[in-house]
Amino acid sequence: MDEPKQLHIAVFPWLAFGHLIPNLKLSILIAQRGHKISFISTPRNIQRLPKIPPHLALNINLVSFPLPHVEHLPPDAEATSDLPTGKIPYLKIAFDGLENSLAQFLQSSSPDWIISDFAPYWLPSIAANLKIPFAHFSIFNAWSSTFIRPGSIEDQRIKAEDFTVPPKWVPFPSKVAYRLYEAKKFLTHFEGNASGVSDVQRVVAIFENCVVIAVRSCMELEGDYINLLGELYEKPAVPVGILPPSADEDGENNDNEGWLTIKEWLDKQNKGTVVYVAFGSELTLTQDELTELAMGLELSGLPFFWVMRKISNSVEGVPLELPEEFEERNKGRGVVWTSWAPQVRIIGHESVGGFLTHCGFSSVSEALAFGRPLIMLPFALDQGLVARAIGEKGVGMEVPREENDGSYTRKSLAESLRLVVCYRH
Ligand SMILES: O=c1ccn([C@@H]2O[C@H](COP(=O)(O)OP(=O)(O)O[C@H]3O[C@H](CO)[C@@H](O)[C@H](O)[C@H]3O)[C@@H](O)[C@H]2O)c(=O)[nH]1
Repeated sequence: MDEPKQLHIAVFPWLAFGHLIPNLKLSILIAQRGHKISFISTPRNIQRLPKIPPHLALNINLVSFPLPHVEHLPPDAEATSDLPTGKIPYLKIAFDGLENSLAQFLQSSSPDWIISDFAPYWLPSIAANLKIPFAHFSIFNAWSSTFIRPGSIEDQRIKAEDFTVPPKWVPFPSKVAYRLYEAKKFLTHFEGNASGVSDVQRVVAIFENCVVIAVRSCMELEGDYINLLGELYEKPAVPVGILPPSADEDGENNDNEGWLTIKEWLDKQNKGTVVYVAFGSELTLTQDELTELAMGLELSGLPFFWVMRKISNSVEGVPLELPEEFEERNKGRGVVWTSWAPQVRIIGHESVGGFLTHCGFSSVSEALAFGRPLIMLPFALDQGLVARAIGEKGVGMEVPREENDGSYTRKSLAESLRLVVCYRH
């Protein structure tokens, strides 16, 4: 039999580690099959990526495009994790400024395929001009992608209430839906932002114009929704697997020193007792949310490891405060970690008994890969839907929230944590 042709594939992820890491993982899997990858990002992001296995280094070419200068964007900000949430639209402006660099690269290197993320709404016309087919790698699950109906962005009649029931535009096979306070937030992604193009416009442009949708998911988890996604956009929707991480693939350069300090603390805790708390790479809390979270952890009486990103611990530049003497009171029992954490290695440690998560899909899949139960506190984007769908599967429970504004209390948080972590003992 003939050897299959070696393909050259350009992979172009959005500038967020929740996207860069799974795109690199997919690139590694494709390279393992003998194909050649050009993985395109910015200089600082490339430096912070997990290491590529040495035997694949020749097959994966890391291509750096410096971001153009954009007003309001700090010069070293190249990923959403470098910014408070309110500044992310400026990162999108800088990202859109890569259009010419990407077009030139594609023209000169003529890849056989492009794998693109949701953000470059301008890519379809470049790909069409150069006659290069492009696939969309959706790191969002199919539950949430089927919620965005093609054409819904032009529909002025769309209301938050429409998202609180399973969508009417597809035969949605479950009761998974947003709560009203989540739906109101979700609708803001239909509105414009400083980048001039809403997130939904970006997603839909990519879904509508790609040749194939590759979903980071599997049929066992959401087969009906993956099929629905294909029907909705009238093209193949292919699950490529959840792409569970291995413990040495946690991004930001595998900071070993940090890990050794963390491991020393985790090693001292009893098996299955620690609550790992982390809300992904881009979420910003309000002061009330932060206070109730801190006090809930304290009230639970459980050991905790809390990744509290300093950068997002501020709303529009106003720093948030931990409750007075919180760290002193919880010394020894809890750790507040303010830099990038080696999440996958932490979740994999046997002392972790539960993961308090915002339900970013990477965090959820990492927890599932290590069999850690989830205590779910979704905030934005797809997170409410992920929480509901995971709740249906019975591997996590949601922290109860006020129905009208979505607020939560220290008491409800502490009770949920104890219910999940202590139930296992
Ligand atoms: O200190 C940190 C912080 C994050 N991570 C990693 O960064 C990723 C974070 O991804 P995710 O859990 O999905 O959260 P977000 O960064 O919030 O991801 C965005 O993208 C997700 C799709 O993956 C959506 O589900 C979320 O709603 C959206 O906020 C995970 O791999 C984490 O392991 C670390 O390793 N260390």
